[in-house]
Amino acid sequence: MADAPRVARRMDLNQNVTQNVDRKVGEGTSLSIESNGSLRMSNAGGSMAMSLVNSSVGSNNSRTLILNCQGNHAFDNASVAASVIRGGVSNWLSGDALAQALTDPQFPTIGLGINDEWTIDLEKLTVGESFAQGSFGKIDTGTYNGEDVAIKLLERPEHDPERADFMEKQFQKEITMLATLKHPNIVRFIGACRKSMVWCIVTEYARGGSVRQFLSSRQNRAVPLKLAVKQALDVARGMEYVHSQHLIHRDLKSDNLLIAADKSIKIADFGVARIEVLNEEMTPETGTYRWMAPEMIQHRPYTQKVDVYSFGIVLWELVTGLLPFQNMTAVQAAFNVVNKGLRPTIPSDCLPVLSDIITCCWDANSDKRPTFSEVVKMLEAAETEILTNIRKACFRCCVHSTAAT
Ligand SMILES: Nc1ncnc2c1ncn2[C@@H]1O[C@H](COP(=O)(O)OP(=O)(O)OP(=O)(O)O)[C@@H](O)[C@H]1O
Repeated sequence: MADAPRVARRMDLNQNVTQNVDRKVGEGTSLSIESNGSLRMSNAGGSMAMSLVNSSVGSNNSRTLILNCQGNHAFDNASVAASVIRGGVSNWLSGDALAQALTDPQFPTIGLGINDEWTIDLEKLTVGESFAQGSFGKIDTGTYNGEDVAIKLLERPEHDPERADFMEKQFQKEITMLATLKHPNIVRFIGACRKSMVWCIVTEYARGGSVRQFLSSRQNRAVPLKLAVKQALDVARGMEYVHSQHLIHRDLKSDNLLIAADKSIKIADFGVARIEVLNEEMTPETGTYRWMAPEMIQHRPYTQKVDVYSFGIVLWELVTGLLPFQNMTAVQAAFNVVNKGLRPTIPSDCLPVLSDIITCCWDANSDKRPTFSEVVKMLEAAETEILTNIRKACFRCCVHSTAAT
């Protein structure tokens, strides 16, 4: 892949420019604010470094930014235009052709390596309609052995070995994680399949869609408290289990929380999860800024506590029904989280026990954030308090109506 030309541009870091940069890179691209105040964005195919000449990001003055793009810039490369890129998908094959390539017996199945026992029997699989788009491919409904399933289809970018290699690693990682994790609040892995042109991951189908879709459909109305706490408890229990396996999810957000037919929450998208390595500086090649802990945005060493931070944002979403930092672009949100300690506003009528959990989960100091085991206990106490209040309110209501008759 030929290197894109070096580009140096000078621009004002006012709101419009930040929005342009944000739109250009998209939420799927990773960003880090370095300790010297510079901003680094990268995706699977390249990176872009920006230095803040005047790094007083908090000031109202218009600031000057030098944008310095270098490396194998995915957006400038013709072969990438025809393949799947993180943050947007442009398929080499049409959706139908991809599904056909998967099920056509003339294309042989290649083993899954260490996860070979998870290879699905393609004769038991039927592929239905596409219903969602992920960063690396599309998601179809289908059935496997008669059970409703979600099929994540990934196309191997034929003419881009570097990208194919990257995607292959992500694919292997996701199936290894999914095969390891067995918990009622983790999306159930059914199997996977690898062919030369197409890969697929089959999981149970969560028919309620994602929590983000659920919140959007409620048009920004808060989730009833009892349900919000029940959903939060499901997530916290699932994450307690993920952490007990020494894993970090790294992209916990409402889009990755699915609602099953029985209304329970299933944590999904382990494509960027990884094994916890204590005290290692981990690269922030993942995550979504609105939910991302400051240490991860800043490319500092991080631990499992980044998931606790993201959980704090998710709990806030459930309590308010809103998208975090909705009047800001993702990049603006990241700047403000890091440089101004900004967090979403907790409504004044929020139950104190819940606002306490939210605030300690998104503490800037990761050591002060609770573990998920502690979060589960706090939420159980909140659930008891809410149920007691509901019972008391019902009792008062009954007494009043009896007295009135
Ligand atoms: N098993 C499932 N059941 C129902 N919906 C699903 C399932 N898996 C994924 N989805 C839907 O597809 C969307 C994208 O899936 P997923 O997050 O796995 O893809 P991705 O490529 O990893 O995307 P991203 O990295 O942007 O989160 C989810 O937000 C959800 O709405």
